[in-house]
Amino acid sequence: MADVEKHLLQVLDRDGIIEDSEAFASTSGYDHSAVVSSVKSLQSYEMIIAEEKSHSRFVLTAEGRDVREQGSAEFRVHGEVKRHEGGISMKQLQEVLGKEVVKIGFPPAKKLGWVTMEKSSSGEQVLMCKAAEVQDITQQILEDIHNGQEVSKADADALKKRQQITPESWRTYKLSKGPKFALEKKKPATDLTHDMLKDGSWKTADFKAYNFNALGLPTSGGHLHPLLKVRAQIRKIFTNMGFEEMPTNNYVESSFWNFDALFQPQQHPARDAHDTFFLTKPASSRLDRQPQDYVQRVRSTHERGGFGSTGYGSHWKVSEAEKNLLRTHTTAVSSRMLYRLAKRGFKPAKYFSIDRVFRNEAIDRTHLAEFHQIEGVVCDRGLTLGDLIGILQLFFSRLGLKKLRFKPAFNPYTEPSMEIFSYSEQLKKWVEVGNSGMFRPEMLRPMGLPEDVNVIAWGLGLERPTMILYGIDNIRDLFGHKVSLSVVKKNPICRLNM
Ligand SMILES: N[C@@H](Cc1ccccc1)C(=O)O
Repeated sequence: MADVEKHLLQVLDRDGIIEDSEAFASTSGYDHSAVVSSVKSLQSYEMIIAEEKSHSRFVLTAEGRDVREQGSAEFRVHGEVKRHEGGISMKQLQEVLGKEVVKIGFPPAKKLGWVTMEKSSSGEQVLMCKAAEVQDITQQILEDIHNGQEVSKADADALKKRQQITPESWRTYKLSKGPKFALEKKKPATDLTHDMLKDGSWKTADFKAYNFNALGLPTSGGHLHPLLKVRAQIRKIFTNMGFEEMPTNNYVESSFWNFDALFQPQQHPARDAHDTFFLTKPASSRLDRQPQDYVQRVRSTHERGGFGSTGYGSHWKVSEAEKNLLRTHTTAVSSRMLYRLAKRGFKPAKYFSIDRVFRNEAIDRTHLAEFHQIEGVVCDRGLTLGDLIGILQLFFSRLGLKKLRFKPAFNPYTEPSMEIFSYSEQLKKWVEVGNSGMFRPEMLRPMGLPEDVNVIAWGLGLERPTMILYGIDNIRDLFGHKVSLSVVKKNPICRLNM
């Protein structure tokens, strides 16, 4: 390679020009591809100027080479028939030349009047020769193409159709001296060094231009998972709105705090093992360790009602409330917090949480058995549904979801309840993003919260908005044991679409 480069520079120095890189390669005994790579390199150093020339020509295919060597099929059919003065049967001809050659060659040989089918003296159908001397035009044209001679378009088209030739294109270069021409390549400096500053050589040094399009090396660690980024963003929104984070560090809950405290009936289908992961060890927690007066008020509200409610009218079982489970929603954390708030003496409060919940669900591209919930709770005197809608509008618009719609819904612990829909600009449709409502008196009064205190709350998944924001269409790529590492490594540092 170095030889090619040196030689090329010497010839340019002597002649000032190299008309054609391919001719230069063949007279000097180099591979043209080696000359081309030297040309590219010298060009990038501005040492030479290369003018590109495109060429195209036809080359023989394997079949074309075969015909050039052995003659065309019709020529071979004629040759063989000619050797048999009394004629040759089709079968015999096929045995000598092969079925394929006869199949291709017989029709044109007949059409050209070289051979015919006749009855022999013995009454058999045979092929007879009709032309003493014939010329194999096809073979001659292929020979011309092989020797680099021009052929007519009609001939070339016919051979192309018969797949005996195929077009080939390539490039050569006309070369002349560039602005930085020299007999030897001088590597430009990439960095200003201490030595260059000391000896003054920086004044005349040639510096390599910066490549501003070069990408940095991908880093192997330190990537933030998209869920962590969205969580950080949501945490900031809540904090800016004056919310305080709830302690969510207990994945295991008793049914009491997950369901009963929320006035969810003990016969509710969500309390079935098909929907909830119950623990086998330890299977239960002792309810007598919980505040007894509160437990009694929960029991009587379930059984007999109160605060304008008739209750569920059935026996409330301690054993059901004692069952341990993996919390099915972060509202279990909210119920503990609200009880604590009532106990300490009510003061207006705003709480939020973002953490993991568990449901016994079949896993598919939109469902996981373990995922994250975002929950917001506001407690104050005299709150109304208008406050709930207003706060939700503010919260979701800060998240980038500006168009909201609400649909009446049902939750055992809220009344009224509303599903929250947001218009997704990406999907061009309304998407359910959460659930909300005002906690029922049957939940709040037994805790000891004053009668004029209302609590509004909402919950949403963390995964779904993250998938929309990062264009991920399979939840399993985002979270769980099949998480896609490239999703983690390649997600943008910041998003500009909010
Ligand atoms: N806990 C509900 C969400 C919710 C929270 C608070 C109030 C109303 C609804 C769920 O899991 O879907």
